[in-house]
Amino acid sequence: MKPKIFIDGEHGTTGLQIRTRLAGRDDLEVLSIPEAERRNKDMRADFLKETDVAILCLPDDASKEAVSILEGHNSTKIIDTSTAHRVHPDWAYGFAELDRDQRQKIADARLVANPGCYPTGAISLVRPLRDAGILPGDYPVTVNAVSGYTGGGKQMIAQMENPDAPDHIAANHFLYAMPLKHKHVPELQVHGHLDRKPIFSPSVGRFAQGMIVQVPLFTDDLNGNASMADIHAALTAHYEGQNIVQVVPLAESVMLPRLDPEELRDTDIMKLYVFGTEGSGQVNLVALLDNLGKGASGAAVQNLDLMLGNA
Ligand SMILES: NC(=O)C1=CN([C@@H]2O[C@H](COP(=O)(O)OP(=O)(O)OC[C@H]3O[C@@H](n4cnc5c(N)ncnc54)[C@H](OP(=O)(O)O)[C@@H]3O)[C@@H](O)[C@H]2O)C=CC1
Ligand SMILES: CC(=O)N[C@@H](CCC(=O)OP(=O)(O)O)C(=O)O
Repeated sequence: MKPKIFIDGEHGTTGLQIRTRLAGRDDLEVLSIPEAERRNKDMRADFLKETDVAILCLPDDASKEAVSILEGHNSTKIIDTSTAHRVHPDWAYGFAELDRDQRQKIADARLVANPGCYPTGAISLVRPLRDAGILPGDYPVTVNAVSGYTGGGKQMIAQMENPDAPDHIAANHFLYAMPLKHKHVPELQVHGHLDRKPIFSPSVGRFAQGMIVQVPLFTDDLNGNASMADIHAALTAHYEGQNIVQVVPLAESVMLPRLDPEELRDTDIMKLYVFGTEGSGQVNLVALLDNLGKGASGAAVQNLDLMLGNA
């Protein structure tokens, strides 16, 4: 029998993209709730209990509600794309490339928390350097980022695209989360293995999908005064043997006049760059991804395949 998949929130931004990715799959049976019934709790409960894997593409509160509906119903595995369970000890963190063991942890888990889009980029840069002993635990990490506006879901898409919306946003690029209390900070700190709370400053640009996440570092403050080449080598070693996270060769990144956040639009890969000038004492680590690809829906499908034993 084919495993049954139910995407709770399938008519939203992340859910739709997961549905598209699963559309051509004949090894799965995708259960679908009519759009008009998407908030019908009884109908959702029936689907949630009937399915083998539920992928929650809902706001945090609705995700928690779905999890409570499934309490004691252990035959349904859950992938939650919301922020609700990303630092919860009972949930496996759904970033398969986090370390050597994470892929297996996801494969064995019933409860998997899909990472946030920004943390996917930032953690992919800092965690290998923590594990390699290059980045001290108490380093004051800062993360600066720009996202495509689909990152804000249906509401932000309407604000950016519809000039008649009462809360229309006319800006081409804007900063937000200025109080430095963004919901991704705990996840960044816990899974980045950082002793200090990182400073996280996100922004949004007038493009639908794509993301640049930057982590600048002073190399004099790293263990052993690690060079650009050392940092690049540590990242390359960490991501060896898989093809979703790609570390761009130094010789290639040094030639780039600019970086386009939309470059990986509609793909599920992520590219990592080490920018700077060897010997200058500074590097800028950069992750490039599609916020809806490796940043959300692509990662959810990757986790689904691991949980079904397909990968
Ligand atoms: N967009 C992105 O790039 C990323 C999103 N995520 C996470 O994914 C989750 C979904 O986000 P996104 O797809 O962007 O959001 P959207 O607002 O685009 O979609 C959310 C969907 O959930 C539905 N919904 C809301 N409340 C309920 C409820 N109580 N019961 C049932 N359905 C409900 C909405 O219905 P309605 O149309 O009626 O509002 C909508 O269809 C969020 O937790 C977000 O943080 C994670 C990484 C990246
Ligand atoms: C542009 C934008 O608004 N981005 C969202 C983050 C993306 C998202 O909602 O997802 P997760 O928290 O589940 O990763 C935000 O900053 O809240």
